[in-house]
Amino acid sequence: MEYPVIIALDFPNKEETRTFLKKFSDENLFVKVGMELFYQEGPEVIKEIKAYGHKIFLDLKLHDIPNTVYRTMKRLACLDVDLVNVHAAGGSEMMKAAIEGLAENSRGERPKCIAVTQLTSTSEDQMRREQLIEKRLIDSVYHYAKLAKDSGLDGIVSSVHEAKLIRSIDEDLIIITPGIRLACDQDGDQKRVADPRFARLQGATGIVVGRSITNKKDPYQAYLTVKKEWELVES
Ligand SMILES: O=c1ccn([C@@H]2O[C@H](COP(=O)(O)O)[C@@H](O)[C@H]2O)c(=O)[nH]1
Repeated sequence: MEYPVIIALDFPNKEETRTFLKKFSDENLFVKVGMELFYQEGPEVIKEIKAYGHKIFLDLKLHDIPNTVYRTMKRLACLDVDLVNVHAAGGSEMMKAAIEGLAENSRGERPKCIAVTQLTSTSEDQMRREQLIEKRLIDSVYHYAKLAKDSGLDGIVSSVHEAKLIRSIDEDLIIITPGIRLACDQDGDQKRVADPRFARLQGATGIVVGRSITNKKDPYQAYLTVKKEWELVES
């Protein structure tokens, strides 16, 4: 499966989502549905987006006891999305349970499952103060990435800045990197950011882009700009 530019549909409801997607009439997109939209609209919005022919990353970042994650993944498997995720901090038992739940209930090929390492909104200083991890942030990300891979997950969510090191764990790991900004954009709450071109150079499999597209006057044009930057680099 191709994981190119994944657009984060961070909208409050299906009406705004529909209006946004209409601007991309003939494009086959890879979109990300996060907590905001899913908690408002539920599985119906997934059905609707699938009917438009788009691929879906359902970004609910599960982090709970193994039994709850197993049971929840059984439900998510029925939605027939392409990609789901968990927090690696939930531990290896939880990650194995996630894969088990997905595998048991998927109709065809099970959705790929990737693990969030350290959120791209986390700085090294914050990680040390608030999580009491006395390591470099890149070591923490590497540790979580290795744990996820050893637990049978298909890939990792990290910032672009850790992608190259994660790639050294396994050539085939899916590495999805949010925290993407164009030169003209503000970082906002994101702490570890990079542009699409650098993401490609660092070996990311795909990039997640939200506000750099969704907040623009012409989102379609912004999408084409991001895509061009991403595709200009030979992988
Ligand atoms: O570490 C992470 C994991 C997930 N995200 C999600 O990606 C988008 C990014 O949005 P922008 O507007 O491009 O900043 C958003 O939906 C996050 O929930 C992340 O940013 N970092």
